[in-house]
Amino acid sequence: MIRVALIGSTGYTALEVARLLLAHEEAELTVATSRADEGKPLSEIHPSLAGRCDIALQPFDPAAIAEQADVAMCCLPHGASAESVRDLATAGVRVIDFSADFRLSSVPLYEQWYGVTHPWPERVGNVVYGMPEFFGDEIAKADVVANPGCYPTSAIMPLAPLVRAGMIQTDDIIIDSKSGVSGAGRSPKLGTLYCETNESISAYAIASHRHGPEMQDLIHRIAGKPVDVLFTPHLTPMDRGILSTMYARPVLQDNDTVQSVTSRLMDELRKTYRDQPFIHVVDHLPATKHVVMTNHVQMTVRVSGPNDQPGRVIIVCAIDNLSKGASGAAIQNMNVMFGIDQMMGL
Ligand SMILES: NC(=O)C1=CN([C@@H]2O[C@H](COP(=O)(O)OP(=O)(O)OC[C@H]3O[C@@H](n4cnc5c(N)ncnc54)[C@H](OP(=O)(O)O)[C@@H]3O)[C@@H](O)[C@H]2O)C=CC1
Ligand SMILES: CC(=O)N[C@@H](CCC(=O)OP(=O)(O)O)C(=O)O
Repeated sequence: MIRVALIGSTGYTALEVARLLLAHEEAELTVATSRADEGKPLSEIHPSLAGRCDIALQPFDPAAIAEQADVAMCCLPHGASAESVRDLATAGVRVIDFSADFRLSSVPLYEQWYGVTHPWPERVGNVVYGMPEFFGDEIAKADVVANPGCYPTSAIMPLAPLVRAGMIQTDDIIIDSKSGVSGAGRSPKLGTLYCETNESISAYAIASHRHGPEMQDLIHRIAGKPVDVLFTPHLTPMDRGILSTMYARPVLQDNDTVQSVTSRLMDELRKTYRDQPFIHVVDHLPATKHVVMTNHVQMTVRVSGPNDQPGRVIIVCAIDNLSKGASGAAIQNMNVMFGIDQMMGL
């Protein structure tokens, strides 16, 4: 059995990892840490685990964790995570970091967007991005994996293959995303109170969300071309799920029609993800209801155009923020790191 430590186990992503591990045939939870709730059973913090996962919460002690676990899932906020990741990796534990602390390719880019000095700068740009669909071989060998951001997953998966194939223009990509409230985590905040979110949808962080640079950075790395994206996130009154609607201009060929562009882009996505069990290029319009509580991604393409003259490409992609956007992806990464079926437990 793969022994798993959960760091920051009182949050939402940690609960989702614990829930998924209950059904995993080759991995088990052996350690759960908390700063504030040391000594309590994990099931007291997450009552849905009662009678199924009652291990006692421990303080964060990398040397002790190294004795008890093969891999640590670090479910801490960005800024706070990097130091724990460094200490765990130094103690010999393989780490999957849920935060953004090792996702970007350079220290200046990280410090510009996260506003803190990185405690392990030599590893920034030197940690594999945990998207097995593109980086599986590196993940299999990695000591540290940077689990992808939730919004970036929904944007990178459809956009990167189309940019790589030269099928959409790179300078005018608009990403409009809606997230369930669990995306903001379990720590109480004014903006996620029931009366602030119920029966309401709101945009936030216009032209300034830290996931914009993550999307640009990763599409560049995967596609080999720089892109310019304009990203707007919205908070929606659902527990979980992300729907991203993306707009781009197609690179046209002679005599293109709406139908020919649509088919070419759908075929490219289908070819890219032919052997990827979690990624589905579908004919219908994806909805969060089609993917929540699963690690699956659904995407499709439409093309606008009066009189059959192709206008904008419109891409719709749905994921579960807590699953393929966080904990499901982490289990998939763990499976790849330990050489077992990537779908196990998912
Ligand atoms: N929610 C989502 O959909 C997604 C989240 N992520 C990322 O995953 C990570 C965890 O997210 P999520 O579970 O939602 O967050 P939560 O706020 O639900 O939980 C985070 C946990 O981290 C611990 N913690 C909080 N602050 C600190 C600190 N300063 N130092 C050490 N520990 C701290 C707390 O545990 P305690 O107080 O018990 O120590 C807390 O329970 C974050 O980096 C987030 O950005 C990524 C993708 C999607
Ligand atoms: C709805 C909501 O607030 N979502 C969070 C993003 C989710 C998240 O946890 O960010 P990472 O994927 O980078 O870890 C936000 O906008 O900051």
